Amino acid sequence: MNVQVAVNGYGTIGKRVADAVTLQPDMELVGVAKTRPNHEAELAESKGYPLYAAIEDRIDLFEEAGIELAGTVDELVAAADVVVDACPSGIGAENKSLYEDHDTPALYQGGEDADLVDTSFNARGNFADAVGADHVRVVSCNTTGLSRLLAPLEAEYGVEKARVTLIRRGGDPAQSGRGPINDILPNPVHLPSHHGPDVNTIFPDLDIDTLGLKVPATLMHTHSVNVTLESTPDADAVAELLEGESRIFLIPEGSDIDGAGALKEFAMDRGRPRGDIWENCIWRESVSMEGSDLYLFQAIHQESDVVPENVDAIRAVTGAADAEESIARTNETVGVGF
Ligand SMILES: NC(=O)C1=CN([C@@H]2O[C@H](COP(=O)(O)OP(=O)(O)OC[C@H]3O[C@@H](n4cnc5c(N)ncnc54)[C@H](O)[C@@H]3O)[C@@H](O)[C@H]2O)C=CC1
Ligand SMILES: O=C(OP(=O)(O)O)[C@H](O)COP(=O)(O)O
Repeated sequence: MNVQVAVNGYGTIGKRVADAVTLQPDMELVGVAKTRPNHEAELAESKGYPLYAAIEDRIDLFEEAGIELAGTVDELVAAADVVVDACPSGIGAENKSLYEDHDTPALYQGGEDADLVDTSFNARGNFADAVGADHVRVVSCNTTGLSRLLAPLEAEYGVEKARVTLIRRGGDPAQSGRGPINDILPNPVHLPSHHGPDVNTIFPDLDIDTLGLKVPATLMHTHSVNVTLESTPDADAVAELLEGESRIFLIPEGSDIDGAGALKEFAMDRGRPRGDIWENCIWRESVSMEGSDLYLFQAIHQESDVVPENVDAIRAVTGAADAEESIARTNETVGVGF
């Protein structure tokens, strides 16, 4: 029988993961849980996703809005083999006991603390660590992007030290209340930002320092990367290695893609749902070697790069496939790769 998947928290990440689950030949979406009957609840209903009330006291609100409910989140979890918790940061931790009560394995997102779970997860980095685990955290968009990049570099050349400055979007496009709106904020102002330690939840021995900023942009994050390698390949060899990674897109020279705006346009022109870009986007022209130092710029679509990772994490916890099989199946069904 196909794996029965529930999604608790149907927002930016949850709605994308739900759609990706419906594309999997070995999974079924049991339903999604929402706290209130907003436009996203209507979307779930129009897609035919059974909708469950995340908060029992609010059932009446759905009835008043004319949105039919299939039950409560408790019933949703009871019917699922795996829950993907895509609630706002911190709520996943509050939900943990619900999943434990039902003995249902759960995936959490990057906003939760690493110590909430048995293991953090990145498909390219440490798929095997999550096999059979009960509580797994799919690392944040930024850490996902860094892990995908560092995994092949470490395997092929060895990483002596990575130094990354993360220029982070202030909020997602629909988050009108976030900022900054006219500033460039060191955020966090202290070193390291949480991203380096987060990468170490995937690669415990990797030496990495990270600095973060927030800027008035909503489309994507941008990473300025310097990795001191343990060998001295030339830039073409590194580019070729990265080109061979299924979740890395090397932006070709001469494509006129100069930033996140053009990348989003590119994705929309190619019919990507919601203009999503599941891949790390690395400017080929930026891939440079100075001795053993690699430099490059990559852009990360925060709303979507973790989506294929969640699908793979479902297969890891259920033992349904190994990393290679799962990544290939997810890529093919979702459409990863330009
Ligand atoms: N948006 C992003 O760029 C990324 C977010 N993440 C992480 O994913 C998680 C979710 O973030 P987003 O999808 O952006 O948040 P979001 O706010 O867009 O969506 C969260 C959804 O959960 C719902 N919700 C709130 N309380 C709930 C409850 N008790 N039960 C069920 N649903 C509840 C909200 O109404 C909303 O629909 C966070 O941990 C975040 O750090 C990870 C990567 C990127
Ligand atoms: O986890 C993210 O970024 P982060 O890795 O910089 O914390 C996502 O972009 C969500 O960030 P947010 O918690 O600032 O919305």
